[in-house]
Amino acid sequence: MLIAQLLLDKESGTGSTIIELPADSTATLREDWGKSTMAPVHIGRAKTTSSPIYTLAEVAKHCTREDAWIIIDERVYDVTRFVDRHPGGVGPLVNLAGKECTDVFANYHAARVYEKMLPAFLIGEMAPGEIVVWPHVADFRRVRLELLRRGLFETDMHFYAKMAAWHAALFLSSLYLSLGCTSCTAHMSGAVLMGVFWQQLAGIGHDLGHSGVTHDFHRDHRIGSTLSALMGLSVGWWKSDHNTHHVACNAIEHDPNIQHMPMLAISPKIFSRPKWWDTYHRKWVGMDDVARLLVSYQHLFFYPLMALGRWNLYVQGLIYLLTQPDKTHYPKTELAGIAVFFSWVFATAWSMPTWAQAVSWVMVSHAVAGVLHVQIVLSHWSMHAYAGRAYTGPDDEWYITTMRTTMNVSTPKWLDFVHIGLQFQVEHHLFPRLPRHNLREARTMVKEVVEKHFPAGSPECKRLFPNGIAYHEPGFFEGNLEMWRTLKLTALAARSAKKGEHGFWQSALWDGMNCAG
Ligand code: HEM
Repeated sequence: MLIAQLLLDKESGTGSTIIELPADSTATLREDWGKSTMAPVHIGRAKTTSSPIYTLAEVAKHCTREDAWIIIDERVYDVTRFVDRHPGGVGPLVNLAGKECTDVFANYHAARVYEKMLPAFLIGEMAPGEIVVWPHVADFRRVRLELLRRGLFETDMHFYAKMAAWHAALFLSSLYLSLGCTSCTAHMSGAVLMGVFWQQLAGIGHDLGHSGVTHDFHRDHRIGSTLSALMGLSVGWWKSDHNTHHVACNAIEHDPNIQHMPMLAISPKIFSRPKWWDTYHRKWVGMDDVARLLVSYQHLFFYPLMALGRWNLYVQGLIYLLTQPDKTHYPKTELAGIAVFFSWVFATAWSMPTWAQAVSWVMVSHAVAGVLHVQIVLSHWSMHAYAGRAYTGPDDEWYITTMRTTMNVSTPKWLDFVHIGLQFQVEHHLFPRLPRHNLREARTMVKEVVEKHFPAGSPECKRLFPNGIAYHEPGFFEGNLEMWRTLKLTALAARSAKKGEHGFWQSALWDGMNCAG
């Protein structure tokens, strides 16, 4: 239906901007500052007979930080000298080095990046016939074009005006109950509201972190960094960690969002080898007695641990800002914001009449905000995890890898605000710059393409996807149960795991306890 609509019904659409699809293959629709714009597919040197021609195998040899080539729209770019300057961090580029990147690049970058930056790195063309566009990839690309045609990358600022009012109401009510009232019940209610405020604010931070609000990398970053005064988190740290997570989702050695040894492991594959090199944190990881003990009981302490998860984010953010291991923007703003945050949080706690209430206020607010951590990991932890790198062929190209490693959470529309956009994780991973309020509309289109190419229970679907389901969308509680079962199975496997050489003593946890970095 969608395909027919794309081909026949060019006038339909629900966004404010309806644009004609390009008539020829030399032009396409791209997004710039959130607006849909027609752009040439290729910018820079025209194809000539003397232009160097490469094969996939040749490009694949240039797959490291020191030697990084990528393929976009059948052209080859040597981005080695750009890796350390990349605004999206080192992780995304290194994880895609040596690969075909047309789709991932299209979904993370505005038209202006194609026009103003990419041509400087062009070194050649792909040999004819090397790049195959598989049928499902062609349909996913049509979905992107349709989103652009409907103008859905454009942010509806009314949505964020309402969000601002909602957040202000939460924050001020919390302060009123915590500071302006005298009863313990009022103080604890204030703590709960503060936790809800932080959980909700993380949704705004997430949108800004993906440049999905104003669609201006620096403006969104500056707003996010300033908000650190209200949330205490570093957007710069988050962007570095999260961008890497997006492009290397559930990759054991590369995705920081599943690297929680010695506390947690989401798959026995994580400790099936004595040790492995964690490319994000740049350290060896493996099993030792401490890790084996902790992981063996992870299903029992997972939820209580999530209630404390926010403290870990503070520590990670501070270590990141002080050591700046990746391309970092606005560190001074964030450090100042974090200082302001801790000042008002502890001043509020200090104002409580007793120590017990002060400690309870801090713990309750942080525990409530801990729901966020469950929401974050829910979309990936029970899905496929893999060793090595993806994007090597038709079975693990960009779209299939995203569907295998990511799931949605089914929820009625009126509860969308609770899930802060994380319930449409599949669409968000496919189209990270799409504003949160348009993800539900994208979901309809994505589901249609998935059901067309990978119908549930079909042999192809069973071969490629866990449990034979390509588009996984359980409810919140069902999803939690699946995740908890995954943690439990992994815990049981850990009890018989062989001891390796690296674990607790090389872990970020041990470093943190020793204030390393
Ligand atoms: C295929 C490899 C690449 C991947 C996976 C990738 C991924 C990303 C990601 C995840 C972001 C963060 C977006 C955000 O924080 O809003 C980003 C930003 C950015 N990237 Fe890349 N990138 C790649 C290659 C490149 C190349 C080759 C260039 C330039 C020639 C480039 C230029 C930029 C710029 C300018 C931004 C800032 C966002 C903006 O101004 O729109 N990237 N990239």
